[in-house]
Amino acid sequence: MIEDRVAGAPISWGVCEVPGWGHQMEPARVLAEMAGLGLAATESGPDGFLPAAAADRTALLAAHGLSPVGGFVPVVLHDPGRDPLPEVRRALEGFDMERSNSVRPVLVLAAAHGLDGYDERPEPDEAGWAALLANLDRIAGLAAAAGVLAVLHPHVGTMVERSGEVRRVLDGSGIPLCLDTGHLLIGGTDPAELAAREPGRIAHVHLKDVDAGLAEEVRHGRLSYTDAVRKGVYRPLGGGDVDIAGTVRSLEAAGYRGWYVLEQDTVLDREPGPGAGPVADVRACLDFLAGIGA
Ligand SMILES: O=C1C[C@@H](O)[C@H](O)[C@@H](O)C1=O
Repeated sequence: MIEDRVAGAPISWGVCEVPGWGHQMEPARVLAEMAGLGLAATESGPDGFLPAAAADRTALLAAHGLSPVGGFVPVVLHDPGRDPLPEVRRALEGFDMERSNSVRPVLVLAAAHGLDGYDERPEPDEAGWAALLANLDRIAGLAAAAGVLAVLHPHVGTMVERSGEVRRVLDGSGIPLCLDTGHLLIGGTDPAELAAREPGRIAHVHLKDVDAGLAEEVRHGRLSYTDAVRKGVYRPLGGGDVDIAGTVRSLEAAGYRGWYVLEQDTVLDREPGPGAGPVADVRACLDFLAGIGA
């Protein structure tokens, strides 16, 4: 059963690292709504959403009955003249080390391009790829020594987005992946097929459903990523075109015992009314998961 491995993420409440993304809800309401939904844990969200010090962060989460999962850390990895390790070390300081003997926190890395947002990115060259792949292995080692599990999150508008790029990471580094069902589909990878083919390389999961038509518009450059999110490219689980049930079932059958983070990126224009807004979508996701019997 996966119930005690289902976590939340602030992005499902519209809380995002991209400047100007939309209305940002306060932690008190987001965490209270997560707790009310019965979620076991949460990712930390962007810098500044939760307290920076690990002890304060854990105490705030514990006050809502939530465990820390770790969090999303976008870092420039493809620049041969830039060492990402100091930045990663700083990010690791915010992770909760006290729990590292029982539940390893997850460093969810994204291969940032260095500018804000996910609507455009440069094309990585060969020197950039060599740096990126080497840095992934260096960071995985650094994190492991600190009791943290590092995973690479293929993500729209980062240096690892398209299916050939995901393949290159799998072939050229040892780092496991965060299987994000939404970003992979937009980038041209079928997440259910990847889960079935490479279960040993999946160490963390972000679940979101996707409108395949809007995803195709983004993939072909006819719609920006931000506009697609505003138009609802991400759907509550069961409301889109991703084989979520098949993905979860095949991961479980292959022995996956990590987190399933409900992560349906959303943009809010204003504070939702009581009981309305993101909490309703996350509840629909939980109902869907309960219904698949995994
Ligand atoms: O893992 C993630 C973290 C978010 O804040 C990010 O923007 C989102 O797209 C995502 O998948």
